[in-house]
Amino acid sequence: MTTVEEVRKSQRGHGPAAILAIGTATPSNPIDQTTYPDYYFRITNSEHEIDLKKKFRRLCENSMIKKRHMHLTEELLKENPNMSSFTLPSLDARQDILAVEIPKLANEAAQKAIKEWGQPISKITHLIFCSAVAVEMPGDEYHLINLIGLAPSVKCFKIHEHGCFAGATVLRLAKDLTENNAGARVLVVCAEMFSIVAFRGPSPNKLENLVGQAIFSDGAAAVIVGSDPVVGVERPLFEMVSTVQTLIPDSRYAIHGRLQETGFYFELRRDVPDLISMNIEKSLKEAFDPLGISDWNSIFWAVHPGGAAILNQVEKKLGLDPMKLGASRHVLSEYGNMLSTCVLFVLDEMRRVSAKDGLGSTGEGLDWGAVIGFGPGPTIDIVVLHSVPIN
Ligand SMILES: CC(=O)CC(=O)SCCNC(=O)CCNC(=O)[C@H](O)C(C)(C)COP(=O)(O)OP(=O)(O)OC[C@H]1O[C@@H](n2cnc3c(N)ncnc32)[C@H](O)[C@@H]1OP(=O)(O)O
Repeated sequence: MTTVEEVRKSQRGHGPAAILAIGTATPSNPIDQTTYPDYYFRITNSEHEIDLKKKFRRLCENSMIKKRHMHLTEELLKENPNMSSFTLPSLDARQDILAVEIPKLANEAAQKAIKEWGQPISKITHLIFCSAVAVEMPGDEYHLINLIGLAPSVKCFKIHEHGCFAGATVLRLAKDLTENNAGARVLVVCAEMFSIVAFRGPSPNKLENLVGQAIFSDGAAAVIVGSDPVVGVERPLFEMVSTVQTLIPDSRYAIHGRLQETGFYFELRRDVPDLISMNIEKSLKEAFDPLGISDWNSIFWAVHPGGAAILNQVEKKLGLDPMKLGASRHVLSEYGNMLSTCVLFVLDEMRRVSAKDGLGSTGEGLDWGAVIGFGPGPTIDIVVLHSVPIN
């Protein structure tokens, strides 16, 4: 007679979960950060706010962002003028756009990941869809199942309103799913459209809004995750080894967002970079003590590029060599802060540069590394990675 333990054993995967492919997508409308202050104050009819514009220009200059992508265009704003205001209701218009555009962008990223993976769609057993801007039920995940042609039996999870740390959360969930379900192949898709959900004009009393308008942007990223890759058929990029999640106490409103009639509103306290950098080492020790690793320059880093000040302070606090956060800085510079999708863009950048520069592994030639997400809570979410040799 078969025992429950025998059934459980046969249900589980053997090896560690691995990222098998990565795809990314951005809207086609690029924003040049040097000309954005003029553009932003003109399209929001705020040219008279001279001091505010000066401050915004400084924020943009110090952001270390060269370019961002937004679905929002001047034409779209003319059709929906309330989106330019700080106070007028605009939620219905925003949701109408998101309901159509988020699945499209998510599908573009998913198709690229599936193409790289190279396996039949019928092998995808689970879908994790993640967005801070999802608006319907069933919604984006339902559209994605149809757009991609996934089986109706695909097991679906929706991660909503986690903010930026969700880029690590979705990897953690995919790891647990694949390691506990033999043969599982999880399609993870993150899609964010800050420009549609949270664009608004400036307000003299709300400087944190200006910070958000200077750094946030739109993008989508997808990965395929599975354990026990089929040798010679599937090519792992990174193995996922362990995970740690920590809530920083007593700072609930440091990073805070709420959906309002006027769109999504972010509060970002000035001490966010301090909070993250002061608390990150405790989480890193929890993650890396079991591996006997304490030299932070001996690992590779895929840190959420939440803002220039955050990367600078993390680098300083941990004594990191200047190039250690190179992949995160590249994503910040070329794309801005695309919330949950960012760390997946960083992994994509890292494996590409590692291959291009002839380094020995997908993790800049090093063995061990980490994806580090952070966001509301404030929460620090870490996935410990092991790189894969590049042939
Ligand atoms: C959404 C999620 O879930 C997760 C996330 O990613 S949350 C986003 C996390 N990111 C942040 O919090 C941004 C962190 N900050 C930064 O990276 C940098 O401060 C920045 C790029 C925004 C600006 O660079 P900087 O060198 O600080 O510019 P600086 O010239 O000092 O600041 C310009 C002005 O903005 C103000 N300012 C900066 N951050 C502010 C904030 N959060 N709120 C209000 N004002 C702020 C400064 O005090 C300064 O004002 P004064 O002229 O009156 O002094």
